[in-house]
Amino acid sequence: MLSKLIIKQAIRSGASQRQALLQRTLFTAPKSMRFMALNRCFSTDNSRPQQVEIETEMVEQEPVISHTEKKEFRAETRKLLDIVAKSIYTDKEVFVRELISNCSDALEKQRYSEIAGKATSGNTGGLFINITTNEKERTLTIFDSGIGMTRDEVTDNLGTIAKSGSQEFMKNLQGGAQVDGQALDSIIGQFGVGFYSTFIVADSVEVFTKSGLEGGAKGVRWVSDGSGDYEVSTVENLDFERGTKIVLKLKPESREFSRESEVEKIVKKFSLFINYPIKLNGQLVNNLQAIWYREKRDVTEDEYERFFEHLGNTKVPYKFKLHYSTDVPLTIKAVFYVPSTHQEKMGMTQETPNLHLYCRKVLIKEGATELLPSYLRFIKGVVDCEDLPLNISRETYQDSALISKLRNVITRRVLKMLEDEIKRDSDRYDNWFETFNHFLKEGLMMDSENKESLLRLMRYSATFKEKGFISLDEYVKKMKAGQQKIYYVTAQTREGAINNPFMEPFKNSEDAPPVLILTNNIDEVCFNQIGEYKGHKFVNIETSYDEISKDLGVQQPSSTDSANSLPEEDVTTFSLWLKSELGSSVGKVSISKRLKDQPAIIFGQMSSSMRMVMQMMEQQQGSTNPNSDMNKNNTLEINPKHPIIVKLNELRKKDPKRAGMIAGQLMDNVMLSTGIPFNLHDSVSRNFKVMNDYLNAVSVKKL
Ligand SMILES: Nc1ncnc2c1ncn2[C@@H]1O[C@H](COP(=O)(O)OP(=O)(O)OP(=O)(O)O)[C@@H](O)[C@H]1O
Repeated sequence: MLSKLIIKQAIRSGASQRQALLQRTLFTAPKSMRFMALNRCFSTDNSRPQQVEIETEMVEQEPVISHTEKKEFRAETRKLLDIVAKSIYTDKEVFVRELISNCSDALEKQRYSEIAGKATSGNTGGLFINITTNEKERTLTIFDSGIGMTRDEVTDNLGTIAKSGSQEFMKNLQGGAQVDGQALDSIIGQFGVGFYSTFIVADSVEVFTKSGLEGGAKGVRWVSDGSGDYEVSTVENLDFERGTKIVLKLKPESREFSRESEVEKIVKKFSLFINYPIKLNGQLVNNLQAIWYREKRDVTEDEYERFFEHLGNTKVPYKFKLHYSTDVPLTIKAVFYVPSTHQEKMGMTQETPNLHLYCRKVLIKEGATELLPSYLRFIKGVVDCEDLPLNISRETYQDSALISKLRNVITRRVLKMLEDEIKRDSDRYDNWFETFNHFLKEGLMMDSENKESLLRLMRYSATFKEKGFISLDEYVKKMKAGQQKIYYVTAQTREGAINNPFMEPFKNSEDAPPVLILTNNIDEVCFNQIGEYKGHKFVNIETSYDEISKDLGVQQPSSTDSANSLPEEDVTTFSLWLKSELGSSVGKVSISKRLKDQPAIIFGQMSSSMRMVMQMMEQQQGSTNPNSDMNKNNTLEINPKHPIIVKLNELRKKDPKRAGMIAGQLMDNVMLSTGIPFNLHDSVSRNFKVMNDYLNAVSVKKL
């Protein structure tokens, strides 16, 4: 079974059939091949016979096979050990993880055997792991009071590369009764190679062990320098009653592993959540529990908080959490936290992913970016996947399709958690949204698969709610009978939005459609990309009258007094004159059907906020005249009943030069009130001229 798995995994990871077979042979060699195998298979001679073209008549013949012999592969043990010890793992430090995992398995087997009545607890002082470092001697010793090994087991398990006693233990259990329902879940070892990682750092490895199952069995000593053979002997007077003690004489270049601080760091990194107490030179190292392995109801709030503190390295409490477990498509046990603040808020560096991948409580990958899309990088927590298709080094996994399934499941679940929080306490959610909205908006732009749930998480200001946010569903509920579109206005502040000249028709009537107020440019970018919500198109109110007229209903002009209106016969001439005065900044002048108090509005293909975004981008790219193309197709919509327009038309006839100056100033003011970027320098000097002119006119009159 294992061999088939290895072949499949090897082929999936890009190995050729031959290489795959080679790997299979490496890891499933029969017992008799202990410490030897595969010498020939490692031959680097890939040369093939040269092809010679010979003209010959092909006659089909049955091949004649004779002298068949069945042989076992041979391997050079030293090379094999070298490969196992040095090529599988990328980091030296993983040997600590491997040894602790073995201790944990041995303790777990002992626990199981005690519950099953196959062993007694004895006088060992409980189930624990003790690590001692000795810098002077350059040694690292690791002891566990677990099940230990008999002499035969030592030869079987430590004398056979790729033989996992732990897997065998699991297999035997599967047929038998399950005790406590947990023993099967907690065994870590599966490949039968981890132990040999000790030879990456050690010149010699000495194992003392005594089985807990064979009452009174003698102790066993196993020793090897990893060069191809080992010694086994019987020992008496061991200083422990049951368990296994492994002493590593470290290589000079690996002396750092005899330093307490270094070992502590590694234990905390990989093995902090191992079930059993780990003491390092007498001090307890792992005082946190793998709460994700426990039932929700058994975990106290204090434990959740402590775990979050550990993950986030912060005292700022988290906002929401989700304790989650499922068996489909993979067995996942997870705890997710949503923090209440983030670093990006202060314009500091990007949040670093803080979601860690574990397999049976052993760390596989810190900050595993593949588990969630990057817009959810603020999520902290742990995902433990028992049946993760790990590769042999436990540093990564094999099946990318499965990982992407896992990512989809987790993403959906995290988004659902946020939705649940809205149902639980919408004000609390809104408060959180204010700080974290840009992450979700980033998601809206990137994650089309989860667009619907992201849209449900969005919050906006709206004209019908003075304070606080509304959801898009709330907007839809407030829509007027027959209203087709969702209207929005963009501005820096709510006040700015309400005073936007385009708001005029939306403010003058009770029956006018509600308007969403967007104070963040990214919102409009999102709306442009999404296009609609529940069949209602998003429309910026800075648009032509035709686009909004249906939903606005019949608008009553403020005055019907034609004496105060632009004369019918002047409309065309005035419009043409205005257009020529304003030059390239206006493409068309039209007469407004919607304005009452404002003299004019301006709109184009791009809204004011999009122009701002474009201007910023162009400036960043070094453009010296960023607005050059954006104004070409602007429409200036003038209010024919506004006194400024009426009087400007009169002035045009008497004093076209002065009228031209006022027209320029009118245009600047219209751009300013809508928030459209314009040439401030030209505008200010024109403004001074107008002021000067006005002051002259006033003083002449007075005189
Ligand atoms: N401290 C220990 N106590 C008891 N048995 C042990 C101990 N360490 C190792 N063994 C035995 O030796 C076997 C081989 O260990 P090794 O670390 O090479 O592989 P593994 O743990 O089975 O698998 P993996 O390579 O996935 O870690 C184990 O399966 C176990 O039976």
